[in-house]
Amino acid sequence: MPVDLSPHEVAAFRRGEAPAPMLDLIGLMACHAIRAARTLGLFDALAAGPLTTDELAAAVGAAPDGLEQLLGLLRATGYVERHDGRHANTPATAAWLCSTSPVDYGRILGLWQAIVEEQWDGLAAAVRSGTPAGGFYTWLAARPDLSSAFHDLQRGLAEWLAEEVVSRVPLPEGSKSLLDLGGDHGVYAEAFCRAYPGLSGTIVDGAVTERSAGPLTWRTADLLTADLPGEQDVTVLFNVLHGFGAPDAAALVAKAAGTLRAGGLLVVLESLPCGTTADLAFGAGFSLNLWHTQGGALYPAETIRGWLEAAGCTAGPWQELTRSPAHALVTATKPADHG
Ligand SMILES: C[S@@+](CC[C@H](N)C(=O)[O-])C[C@H]1O[C@@H](n2cnc3c(N)ncnc32)[C@H](O)[C@@H]1O
Repeated sequence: MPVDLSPHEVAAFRRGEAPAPMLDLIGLMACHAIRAARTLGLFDALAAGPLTTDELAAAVGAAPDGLEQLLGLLRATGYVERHDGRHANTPATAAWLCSTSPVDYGRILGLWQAIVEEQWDGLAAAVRSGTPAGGFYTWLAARPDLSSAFHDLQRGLAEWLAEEVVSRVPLPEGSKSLLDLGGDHGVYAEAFCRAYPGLSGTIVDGAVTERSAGPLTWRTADLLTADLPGEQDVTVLFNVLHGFGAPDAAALVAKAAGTLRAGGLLVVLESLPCGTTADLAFGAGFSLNLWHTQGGALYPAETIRGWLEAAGCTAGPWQELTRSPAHALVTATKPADHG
């Protein structure tokens, strides 16, 4: 957690009287301290109750002097606290950094640390030339632990959002077929199939194993070059467009529209650059990462609407999700007389 600055300190940083990059340096140090703490099992050891340094050292198998230093930084950055000589997790740590936390943000932090440390190498050259490094999914596939963290993150987010997404997207009556482009885990397709008995889902994704389970079938293919099935009642593009450069994203929307029967629905779910100050700052970093590692970006809502309309669809209003205001969806209909 960022250090808790007094208004006087914030003003000094803002006026340039204190070096603002020092705050980012502290954040960088904190990231590494969290990684070390998690490798040691420190937060999980404290989850059972407050411990002295010696007790904690024995519990995690560490030398007390180094541990004391690590605890010093974790305390300064808001991850542990000390009362009467005993260390305890702060509420933020209990909520996000223990293996029993509802969301294990430490795993997400580890994934992002690796992305930034390895994939952002060459950022200046890419910005200078205007040519992103790309290769994100190849890089990811070669790192099984990070790949699991990435796909588990997608799955976890989908499990959190699927119920709301299904409730916001009424399917045409009698819908039988749903195509989930870049659908990975298939959680959204599964949620739609549960809500609409008689519906079957096909998930097309470059990083899946081909298989079938109940009403779902997974196909491995590149979205840009694959022959996709046609006459679909519903086709969804969830968190996919941001991974493509604008011309390819627009072409993918047109290709997705081409999979629909007349009157079918095309649904897009995306992160939009909006939300709290923290959401906006993260979104800016996420978008830079998308550009550099995939040639993509977080696109404005109106840009995506333009692609839907250029593909001959009639788009409804964007709906911001209550569960995650940084995500929004738009539903577009392929007119009965189109194509
Ligand atoms: C950010 S994930 C989103 C997964 C899922 N739709 C969701 O919302 O949870 C993007 C997915 O698109 C897939 N993908 C990206 N580029 C692709 C391509 N060119 N062809 C096929 N799949 C691709 C990735 O493998 C990944 O599973």
